[in-house]
Amino acid sequence: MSDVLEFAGVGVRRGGNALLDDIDWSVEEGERWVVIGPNGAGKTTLLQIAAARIHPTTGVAGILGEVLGTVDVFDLRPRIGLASAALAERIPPEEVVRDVVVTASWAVTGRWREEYDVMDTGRADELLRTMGVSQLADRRFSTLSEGERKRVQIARALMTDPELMLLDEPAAGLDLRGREELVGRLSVLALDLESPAMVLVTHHVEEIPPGFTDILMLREGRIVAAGPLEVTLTAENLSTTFDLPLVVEKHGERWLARAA
Ligand SMILES: Nc1ncnc2c1ncn2[C@@H]1O[C@H](COP(=O)(O)OP(=O)(O)OP(=O)(O)O)[C@@H](O)[C@H]1O
Repeated sequence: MSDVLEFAGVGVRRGGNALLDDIDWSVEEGERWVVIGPNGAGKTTLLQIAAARIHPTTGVAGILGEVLGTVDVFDLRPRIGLASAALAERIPPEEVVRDVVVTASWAVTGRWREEYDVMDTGRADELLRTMGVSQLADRRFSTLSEGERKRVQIARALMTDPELMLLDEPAAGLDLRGREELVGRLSVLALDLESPAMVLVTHHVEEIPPGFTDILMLREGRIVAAGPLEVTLTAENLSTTFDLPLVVEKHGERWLARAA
């Protein structure tokens, strides 16, 4: 299995409810996927499987050439960069920003961490620079604005040089300027051939960064449509996904949607 993600008939059930049902999905190297859908559609659940944080109830989830359930997830997780609100909530408020980034690698290197300290700190600083927040390296995480926190989380997710990058609603809670700056940064990452495969969860087509290639549209735990953005992100598919008549437009490299 050489795909980054290869899901076949994946389902997740909790308390008699199907959170995900019969998901067939494949993500190849170099692809950048958007996962879109309304509240409760199952997006975060899907990402949790891709992050090897939960197992499917049914079906087979292939991740980075391994089959979930037959592999030690502690070997798999360091190969995956994850930025999510749930993860951010676990960051101690007193933690200094540079450490928020660098500890992603300590989790991987474990007992070797003393030897890797200088290299790790250098890489953390470089990633903070890439995300445009190097001036915040010595600040406490709790003192950052929401937009600054999001960028630090993305730097952290990149710290281990992952083969797969998962971003759960990276623009949620940002003001217009913050959103646009983040979309710009993510676009630079998406267009960089050296970047890992990426999956970005969002509610809004306006948040799709240029350079993203494909879209998975989810509703009530099932796939409405999946494939290349240009042909899949249609008014019809988006209307079905959100159960509302919608108009979709593309302006330059950006997408817009509104009620029909
Ligand atoms: N442990 C659980 N037990 C029962 N239901 C659950 C559990 N976890 C999630 N759900 C339900 O599963 C559905 C999908 O949740 P999920 O968080 O994956 O959706 P989402 O698309 O990410 O939603 P949002 O856009 O609101 O973040 C929701 O209706 C949620 O209430």
